[in-house]
Amino acid sequence: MTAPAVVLIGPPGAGKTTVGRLVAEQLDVPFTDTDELIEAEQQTSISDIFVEQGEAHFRALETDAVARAVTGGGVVAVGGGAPMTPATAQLLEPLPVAFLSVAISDAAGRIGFSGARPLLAVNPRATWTRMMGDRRPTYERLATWVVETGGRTADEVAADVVAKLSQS
Ligand SMILES: Nc1ncnc2c1ncn2[C@@H]1O[C@H](COP(=O)(O)OP(=O)(O)O)[C@@H](O)[C@H]1O
Ligand SMILES: O=C(O)C1=C[C@@H](OP(=O)(O)O)[C@@H](O)[C@H](O)C1
Ligand SMILES: [Mg+2]
Repeated sequence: MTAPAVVLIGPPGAGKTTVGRLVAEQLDVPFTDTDELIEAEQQTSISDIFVEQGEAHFRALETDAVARAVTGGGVVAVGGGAPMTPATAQLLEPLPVAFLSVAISDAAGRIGFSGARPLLAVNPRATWTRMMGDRRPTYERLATWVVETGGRTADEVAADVVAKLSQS
């Protein structure tokens, strides 16, 4: 097992998938997004897994995907809800973790709350805000670094993550 360079956590729209890919490119290490891993392995979309098999099944797949992804030594982006599953949080606790922080105004502008994120399909702004309230303490507890993403491009956020890693 090789520890990951960094694991990115944070709410939907924080930029985990986008920034994670950029950080991995800069470090020249592999990138794994656990949602992409699940979709590739299950041969279906996250939305369809939620609809057809339910969130509990998705969370079990996610815990398994995170467990495998963090052994690969590269950069790992997880889904926004991953740290809320206790077994997944336990996997993340000893690892270098960057919490990408974002306000609702920026997140809404970035993701437009389309159907790709099933938990945000109904009343997205209120749901996002409630989710963030529930999740923020867990994100902060697991974070080695908190990286503010508001008003910054994904490239700027990625450069900040790389700088934080190089200083540690
Ligand atoms: N810092 C940023 N500024 C503007 N747009 C961004 C930024 N980071 C990501 N995005 C865009 O926001 C959308 C959601 O990003 P994504 O990486 O999927 O977020 P997450 O994985 O955290 O839900 C994408 O269209 C992406 O290009
Ligand atoms: O917040 C959540 O619970 C989820 C976030 C999504 O990932 P992103 O945070 O990358 O959008 C995806 O894992 C799934 O739709 C559930
Ligand atoms: Mg993502």
